Amino acid sequence: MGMPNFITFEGPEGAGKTTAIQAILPEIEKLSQKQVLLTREPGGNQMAEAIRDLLKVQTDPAIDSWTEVFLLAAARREHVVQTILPALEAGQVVVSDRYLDSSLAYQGGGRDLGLKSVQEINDFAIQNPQTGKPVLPDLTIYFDLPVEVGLERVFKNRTEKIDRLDKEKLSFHKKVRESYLALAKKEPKRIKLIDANQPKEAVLSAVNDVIQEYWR
Ligand SMILES: Nc1ncnc2c1ncn2[C@@H]1O[C@H](COP(=O)(O)OP(=O)(O)OP(=O)(O)O)[C@@H](O)[C@H]1O
Ligand SMILES: Cc1cn([C@H]2C[C@H](O)[C@@H](COP(=O)(O)O)O2)c(=O)[nH]c1=O
Repeated sequence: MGMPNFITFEGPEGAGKTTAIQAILPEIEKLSQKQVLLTREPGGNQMAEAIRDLLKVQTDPAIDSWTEVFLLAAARREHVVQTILPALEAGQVVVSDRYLDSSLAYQGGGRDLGLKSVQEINDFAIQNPQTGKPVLPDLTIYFDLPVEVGLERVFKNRTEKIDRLDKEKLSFHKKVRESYLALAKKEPKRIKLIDANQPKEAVLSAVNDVIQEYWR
């Protein structure tokens, strides 16, 4: 297995990605012996973070689903060009809390727009301007859990940060999870599924196992 330079973490709401990333980062630094850039989507630089704020605005009527896709893809383009590629080119490891799979699962699946169309729009966002090739993660760690469990964590623990997408219907979140599971099934080499419905220590140990395997 090759050493992953671009690692993404994915999952439904409240899956515990952010908690686990913080804990595992020193181990990635140790194993890779490289500088590790921690970033997130939507976000990762000034413009993309501004788009993240925009995406939280609750409008009436609600934002059109394609507008949501385009805004996320615009944020991703900025993220790829201004943040991810320069770090990879400087020999760093990039760890991102969400990336392209989030759009496939949330917009393609959750919003019923279809994976193919959402992928096609994102093809523009993730293209390396120098090589023309797509910038794709080497390794994706997918945190799987029943959406009710994740949402309960979100609503119980961080009421001040509940956003527009957290408040979507249960059926939306279920479609997001189903799409993630389908992606993991389709790409088992890249996407490593871990059971996120366990205590934090057990989740971290599962993430650690995946990471260790890559640097063995
Ligand atoms: N394994 C776990 N068991 C119980 N609670 C957890 C676990 N992991 C994280 N939490 C708690 O659940 C909440 C959500 O965790 P976290 O922010 O890490 O998830 P996330 O996947 O980044 O969520 P989101 O994508 O919705 O921002 C936090 O309050 C966190 O402390
Ligand atoms: C990248 C991306 C994100 N989303 C959604 C998923 C979450 O609800 C928020 C991000 O915030 P969090 O702190 O990671 O929970 O945005 C999306 O719908 N599509 C995307 O491509």
